[in-house]
Amino acid sequence: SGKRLRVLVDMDGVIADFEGGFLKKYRARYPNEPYITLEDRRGFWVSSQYGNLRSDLCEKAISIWESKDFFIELEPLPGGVQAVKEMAKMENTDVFICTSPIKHYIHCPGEKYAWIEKHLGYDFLDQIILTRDKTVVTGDSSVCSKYLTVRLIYKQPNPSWEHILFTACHNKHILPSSSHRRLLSWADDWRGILENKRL
Ligand SMILES: Cc1cn([C@H]2C=C[C@@H](COP(=O)(O)O)O2)c(=O)[nH]c1=O
Repeated sequence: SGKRLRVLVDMDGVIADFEGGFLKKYRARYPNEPYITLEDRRGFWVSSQYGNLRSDLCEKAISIWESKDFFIELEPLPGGVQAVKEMAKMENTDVFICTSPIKHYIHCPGEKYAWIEKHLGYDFLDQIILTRDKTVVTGDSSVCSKYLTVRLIYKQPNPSWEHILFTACHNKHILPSSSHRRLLSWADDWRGILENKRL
């Protein structure tokens, strides 16, 4: 047991397969254009890496996740839904899905809500936080795949939560500082990390 924990779990790249869903739909829509394999992905921003490959590919990449059904059709990442359901049932533990919507708001927010109802159930709709700046959200742990130098990107340089880097194709080569916890996948010891936090 121990103290009450609030865990913020990201969506894209943590419980929903943004990268895999993107590559599949990009190749289907632009079959003759160059693409970047998941193994070759580097850096959080897909749009930047595609733009570096060829300048017009940046907006082609963006057009994929701005399209209808992109977010709702993302496959769950292995073990993510199960882990979140289990986490939410733990005593003294609150779980929120803390995710950043894109600014093209026609499809994304609604489809993120629909995805959560579809995979986590109707009651989980109470646990959704949409924000472009996660440092404004109070929590103990934040499981997110974006390797962020918080000071540079967000308003609040010292977020309340400890960032737990969730391994994704684009960040697995980063050697974060020894103090920066990393979850290799949902098969990794996420329970141990939370219990350690509770002490
Ligand atoms: C990879 C990538 C993602 N996005 C948008 C799409 C979904 C959100 C996910 O942000 P997160 O919640 O993972 O911090 O960022 C972009 O806007 N550009 C990109 O290159």
